Amino acid sequence: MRLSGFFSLDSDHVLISCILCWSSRILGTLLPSRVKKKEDLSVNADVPVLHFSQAKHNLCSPQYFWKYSEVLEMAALHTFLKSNQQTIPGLHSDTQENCPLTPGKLKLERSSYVSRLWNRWCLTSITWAKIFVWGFVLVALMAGFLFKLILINHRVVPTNSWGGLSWQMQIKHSCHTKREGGLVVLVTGGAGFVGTHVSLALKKRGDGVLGLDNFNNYYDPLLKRSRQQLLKRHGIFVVEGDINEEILLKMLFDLVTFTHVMHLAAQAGVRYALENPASYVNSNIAGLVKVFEACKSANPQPSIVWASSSSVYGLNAKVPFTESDRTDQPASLYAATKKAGEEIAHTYNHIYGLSITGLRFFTVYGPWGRPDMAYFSFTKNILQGRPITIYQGANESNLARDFTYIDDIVQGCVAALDTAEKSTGSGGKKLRPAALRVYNLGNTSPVSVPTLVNIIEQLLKVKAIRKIVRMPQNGDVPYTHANVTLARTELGYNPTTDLRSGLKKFVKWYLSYHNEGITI
Ligand SMILES: O=C(O)[C@H]1O[C@H](OP(=O)(O)OP(=O)(O)OC[C@H]2O[C@@H](n3ccc(=O)[nH]c3=O)[C@H](O)[C@@H]2O)[C@H](O)[C@@H](O)[C@H]1O
Repeated sequence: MRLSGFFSLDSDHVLISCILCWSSRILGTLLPSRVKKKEDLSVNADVPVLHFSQAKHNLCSPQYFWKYSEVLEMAALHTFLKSNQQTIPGLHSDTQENCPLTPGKLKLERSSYVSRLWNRWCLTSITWAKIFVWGFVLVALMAGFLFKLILINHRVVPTNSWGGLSWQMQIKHSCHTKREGGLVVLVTGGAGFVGTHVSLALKKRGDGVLGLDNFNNYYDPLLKRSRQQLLKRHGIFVVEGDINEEILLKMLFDLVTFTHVMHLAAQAGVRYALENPASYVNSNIAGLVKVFEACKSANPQPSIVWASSSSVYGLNAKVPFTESDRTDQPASLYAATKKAGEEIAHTYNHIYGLSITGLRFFTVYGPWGRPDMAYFSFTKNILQGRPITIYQGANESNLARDFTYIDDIVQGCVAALDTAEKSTGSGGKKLRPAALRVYNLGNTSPVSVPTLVNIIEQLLKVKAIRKIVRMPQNGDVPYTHANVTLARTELGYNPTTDLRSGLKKFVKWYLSYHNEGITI
C-alpha cells in the first residue's frame, strides 16, 4: 500500500489529530485516580491541563477538578474568587497572583450541563465501563482512519491500473523502439482523438509510444475505450491516470527515459467552459504545469510538443492568422487557458531550458473524432432525423472555420517531434538557451458552417432539419483562417485534405463504427 501523498490531505490531519487528542483524553481520564495529594495539584498557567481544588463556598466539599485547554475558565474562576476575597486552597500562591486575567472583564459562568456531566465522569475512578467506552471510541476512530486509507489508495491506485510487474512490463513493451534512433514518446491524452492518431503514426514507423489518459466523461468514455482497444491492437499501452497525479508522472519518468512528450491531454471544447470553467483551469493550466514539472525534473529532459489552439487569436480581426499576430483578446475561457499555456511554456523554457513547441490546431476533424464537435453532432442528428442548430454571426453572416483533417494534423505533430531540438536543462537547471516554437496547423481554406452541413447531407443522402439562430455569447469566434507559412518552412507541413474528402472518410468511419453496434 502506498502512503505517499496521503498525509497531505486536510481531512486526514483532522482525523489523526482526533485520534491523538482523544487518546490523550482517555489517558487523562484514567489518571486522576492517582492524583490524590494536595502537592500534586499545583497549577501552571502556561499548561492547558489544570488541576485545583474548588473553593469551599462553591458547590459542596473540596474536590479535584481538572480541565483541558481552558485557561479562560480558570482565569474567570480566579477573578470571581479574588473579587469575593476568596483563595483557592491547594493552588500555589504565585499562580493565584500571576494568572493571565483582567479583573472585571471576565465573568464566572455556571458550566453547562454537558460540561458538568463530563467533569463528573472524569472525577469517577477508573472502571471497566470507562475503559470499554474509551476503548470503543479509539477503535472507532482508528477504523475510520484505516477505512479512509484504503478508500484513498483505491482511488489513487486502481488495482488494475498502476503499479505491479505486469503494468511495468506493458509500459516497457509499449515504449520499445523498433528502429534505429527511434523516439520514445509519452502521449498525454493518448486515448483522445488526436492522441490516438499521433500514437498510431509513431508506432507504425517504429517509435516507442506510451499513452496516458484519464478517460473522463466529457464525452462518452466508451469511444475512448474503443480507441484504447485500437491502440492495444497496435501494441500501444495507455496508462489510466490524470496528468495532475504527480506521483504517477514521476513513476512513469522513473520507469522510462522519454525522448519526447506529446502533450495533448486537455479540456477541449469552446462552449463547455460556460458549464464547467474549473475543468479548463484544472487540465489546461494546472495539468500543463504538472507535465512541465515532470519534464523539467527528468534527466535527460525530454523535448515537449503540446496542443495550443487557433482560439488564441480570439477577437483578432486580421486574417489569415499568423503566429506573430496579437493573441491577447481570448473570446472564451478555453482560449484564455490555451493562451496562458503558451505563456507558461515560455517560463519553463526560460528558466529550465525545456525545448517546447506549441501547435495551434484549427478545428480538427476526422474518423474517431470528438462527438462534441459540430461535424460529429450534425452527422449524428441528421441520421436520427433530429434538428441541428446553425449559429449565425452579426448581420446574418455565416460562421466559418478552417476545418483541418486529422491526417494533416498528425503529419504536423510528427514533424514537430522530429524537428524539436533537445532540452538543455539538467538537474532542474538550464545549462543554455533552449528552443521555444509556436506553429499554426490549419488547412488554409475556411469553409462556412452551412457549407459543412451541405456536404454532410450529400454524403449521408439525408436532408438536415436546420434551425438557424443568432450566435449566443458562448465564446465562439466568427471566423478562423490559418497562415501556415512558418510550419511549411520549418516543419515541412503540407495540408492536403479538403473538407469534402475528409468528411467522406469521417462518414465512412461513423457508419461502420455504428454498424458494429457501438452507440456514441
Ligand atoms: O480550433 C480550435 O482551436 C478549436 O476547434 C474546435 O472548436 P470550434 O471551431 O468551435 O469547433 P466546433 O465546435 O466543431 O464548431 C464549428 C463551428 O460550428 C458552429 N456550431 C457549433 C455547434 C452547433 O450546434 N452549431 C454551430 O453552428 C460553431 O459556432 C463553429 O463556428 C474544438 O472544438 C476546440 O476544442 C478547439 O480545438
